[in-house]
Amino acid sequence: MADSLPLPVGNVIDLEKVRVTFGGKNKVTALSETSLRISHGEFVALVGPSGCGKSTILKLVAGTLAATEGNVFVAGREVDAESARIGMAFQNPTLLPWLNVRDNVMMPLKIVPPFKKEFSRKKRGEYRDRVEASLARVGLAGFGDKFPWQLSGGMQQRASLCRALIHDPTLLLLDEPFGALDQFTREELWEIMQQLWIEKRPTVLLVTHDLKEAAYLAGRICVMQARPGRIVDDSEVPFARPRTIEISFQPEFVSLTQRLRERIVAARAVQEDAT
Ligand SMILES: Nc1ncnc2c1ncn2[C@@H]1O[C@H](COP(=O)(O)OP(=O)(O)OP(=O)(O)O)[C@@H](O)[C@H]1O
Repeated sequence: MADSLPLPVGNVIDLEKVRVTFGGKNKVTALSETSLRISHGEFVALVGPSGCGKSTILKLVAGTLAATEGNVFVAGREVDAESARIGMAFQNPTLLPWLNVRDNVMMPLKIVPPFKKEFSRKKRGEYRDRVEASLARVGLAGFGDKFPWQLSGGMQQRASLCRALIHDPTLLLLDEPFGALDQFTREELWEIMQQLWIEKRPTVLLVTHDLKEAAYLAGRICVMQARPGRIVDDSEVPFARPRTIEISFQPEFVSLTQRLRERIVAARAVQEDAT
């Protein structure tokens, strides 16, 4: 099912020998000689010890940080704010407290082309229906009039996912969006995320510390190492979709997460030796 949607050929993300350094005298090399290609419709997870450069990669792709050396292409163009339609979700739901849930979710339709030019005309009709359908899709039917502070953390995160996807982004950047949730809410949202990905097939780049999450959601997992930050392992996740929580108890799944864990433990050891 997931493979049946026709997808454009080519890469959505193409990092070519990228280097990022911060600071003056006490320079930190956040990323060194990093190359990463992600094609249309892929779901890639970045994992690795703290400080290895995962968020730096997300910022490069989002266009909020410039590479010190190397090239960053998004959707075939050198990265800039207009180069691709991007959706983002973070560990903190970042909903605007003065707007109700409906208006929060509708925000990208107000500011992102081509939706924004018809916003005034469609905000009470087509766009509103689109938001209501999206809220219903994540179990928030009837919550559009509530304000963020009237929702639980898990409900706010569901609304954030709706906001990240409402404008059908080509590229979805997720920075630990399920990290602050309890295990059961997290697993429920993995299931929703997987279904949304199967239905719409955005290209997804997910940063996570949770190896089970990476192996459940991603088709490819890149392990990073710090000092300097780089990708040291890039492997396919072989499990068929749709995946269920039950597969996470199967020996192949457990051995994959164990192998990733060992890779990260080794990466941390190298990191500690370098300090
Ligand atoms: N603005 C900045 N100025 C100086 N150093 C920075 C800056 N941003 C990041 N760094 C450094 O770059 C390195 C990579 O940081 P980054 O946030 O990408 O790591 P990360 O893998 O996302 O970490 P975590 O898992 O803890 O979120 C770290 O050593 C960090 O201290």
